[in-house]
Amino acid sequence: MTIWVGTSWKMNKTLDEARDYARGLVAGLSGQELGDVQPFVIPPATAIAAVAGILADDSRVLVGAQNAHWEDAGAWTGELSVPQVADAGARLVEIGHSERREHFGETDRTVRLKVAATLRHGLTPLLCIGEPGDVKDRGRSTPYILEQASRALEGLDDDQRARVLIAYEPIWAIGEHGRPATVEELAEPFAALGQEYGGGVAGLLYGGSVSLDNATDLLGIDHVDGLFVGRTAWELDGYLQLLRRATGS
Ligand SMILES: O=C(CO)COP(=O)(O)O
Repeated sequence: MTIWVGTSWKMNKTLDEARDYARGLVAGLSGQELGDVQPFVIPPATAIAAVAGILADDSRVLVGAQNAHWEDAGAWTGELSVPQVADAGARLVEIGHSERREHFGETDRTVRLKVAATLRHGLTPLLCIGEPGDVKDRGRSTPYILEQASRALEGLDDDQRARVLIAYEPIWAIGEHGRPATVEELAEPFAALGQEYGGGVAGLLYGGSVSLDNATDLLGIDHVDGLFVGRTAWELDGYLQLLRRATGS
């Protein structure tokens, strides 16, 4: 079974920094046995092509985009389409991250359209779901995320679903003000996701304050097929160390 370990750089890194990271990653992985671990890197759009060009030297690392529009082309100022990010070298498209839902008007409807567009063009959607802290406080995390996932995947057939990655990223666990979810807190949501989607999608990932301290424990949770990482992997050494944790090397 594939273990996905990837990072989104969010709105970080110049082209030079992105190239340095990508070159370092190729060098750092050279000769390293990855086993079932599938690395992926999601740079800002400005760096997708450069990073994909460098990582082509290690074809084991997938490159993604942090967002893409649902239409293929047209009058959508400031947006990028799935064919455009694919043209730049992206093979994954991250969709519905909570930062996009909160700040950029991403809704269940636009998320669903983007998942469908990504599949239509043969790329892998990385669908992000996650509940705010007040929903967790009311004990409603699991129904909330199941509803989000079901709305995003509405209308897909089994073959299409099988190509989707789902990342559960509780909003209260993400970023510098977030607190990492504990293994105990994640057991129930992942049991529910596993029951609903386990085996039916490409993988179920956890994201939110993943660190070198908690990565191994998080990967040990039932139905967790991988980790989606921000800050800990923005420095290359952190990402390489996470990959080593995942491969057990
Ligand atoms: O949002 C995330 C990945 O998409 C997680 O970010 P952090 O790992 O920095 O909490």
